[in-house]
This record gives sequence, C-alpha cells and structure tokens, in this order.
Amino acid sequence: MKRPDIKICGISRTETLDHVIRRGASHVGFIFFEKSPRHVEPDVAADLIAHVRGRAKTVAVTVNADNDLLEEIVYAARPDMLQLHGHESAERVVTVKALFGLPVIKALSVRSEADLAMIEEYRGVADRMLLDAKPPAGADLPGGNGVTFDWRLLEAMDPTIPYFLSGGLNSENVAEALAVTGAPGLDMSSGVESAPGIKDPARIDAFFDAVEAALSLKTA
Ligand SMILES: O=C(O)c1ccccc1NCC(=O)[C@H](O)[C@H](O)COP(=O)(O)O
Repeated sequence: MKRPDIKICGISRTETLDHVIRRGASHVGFIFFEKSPRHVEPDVAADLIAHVRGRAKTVAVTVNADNDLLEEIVYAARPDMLQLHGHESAERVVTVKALFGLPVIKALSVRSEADLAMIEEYRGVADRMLLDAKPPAGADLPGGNGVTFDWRLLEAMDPTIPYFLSGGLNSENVAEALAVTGAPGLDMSSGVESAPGIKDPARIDAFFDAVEAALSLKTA
C-alpha cells in the first residue's frame, strides 16, 4: 500500500510544525475561522508558513470566505493551497482557483451515500476532496469536531478520486480507517490534541506510530 499523504490541521506553533513534519506530515493546515480555538490571524500564519516553506505543503483553511478575506490571507500568508470548508459550490471553487491561482481542497461533510454523491459535482474542479464527518447537531464548527463517519460508505467510491479521509481520526482508529478505505490521504486535528487547539507531542507521536505500524503490517 502506498504511504498516504498526511495532513495535520489547526497548527499554531512552530514547535508543532517541526514535530509533525519530522514525523512525516506532507501537509499542514492553518485555520482562518474566528470561532475556532485553532484560529490564526494572517500575520501569525505568515510567520508559521515562512518557517516551513518547502518542507510541507501549507494549507489555508477557510469557511465560506469572501474574496476580500481570501485575498488578505493569500497575500499575507502565501499558502501553497486553499481548503474551502464551507458550503462553497463547484462554481465558487472554479472562481477561487482562477482568482488566486492556487490548488483547492474542497471539504465535503459526509453522513450518508447522498452526501458522498456530491463529490461528482467537484470532479475535475477541486484538486482534492477532504471527506469529513458532518458536524454533530449544535456544533459551532464545521470541522475539527473529532467525529467519524461510516468509512464503509467509501467502498463504492471511484478509487481514482484524490481525497483526504478526515473526521475523528486518532491513534486508536487510524489502522482500521486505512484497512477499510485504503485512503490516499489522511487529515486530522483534534485527535492529536490534549485540549481544543492544543496539540500534544505524545499524541502526535502515537498517531504517526500507529500509521507506520498499519502500513508495515500491510506490506509484510
Ligand atoms: O479544526 C477546526 O477548528 C476547523 C474549523 C473550521 C473549519 C475547519 C476546521 N478544521 C478543518 C480540518 O481539516 C480538520 O482537520 C478536520 O475537520 C478534521 O478534524 P478532526 O475531526 O478534529 O480530526
């Protein structure tokens, strides 16, 4: 099995960036959503992104952001990619790509087959999909909620679609997630935190150890 790309999201400290990249993160995500405990201002993100440039792909995560906010983020922080984590339509993805010239990850909230079928709208439009769990009722955040969805829904999915599996991944369940889905990418955030927004070095190590163990079992 090919090693999946691994995206660790919601990072706000250089120490955490260095740690996850040393352990093998291919992508690191920065949250631009004020209600999130992981929110970073564009000037702070600019320093974090400058710190890791060239060592991992940097992703600016936004939620239904208008052009002005995207412009502020892109010109201040210079991310490698944009993640659209709201209700952005396929047409909006096309517009954002044209305006900013950056690859786009489109997040999709999944609970049912019908949710997953929406993926077709973004085929050939988004550079990658991020399949996250639908937020629980009453949640304040569209992502970072630490909840999983039924990974068996992905069994019938076209395997050529590039995507990150997301939602509630942690060191305890990532081996099963990989066994069920064979996902080409993994994305996670709260599963390596000790409290919302606080990344925990021991949990980061446990997660990457679990991924390595799962992959070595698969190739043994
Ligand atoms: O993490 C947040 O606080 C967040 C807020 C608003 C929009 C998106 C957000 N996170 C995006 C991500 O890509 C998370 O990694 C993804 O939702 C999975 O989170 P988790 O279930 O905690 O692993």
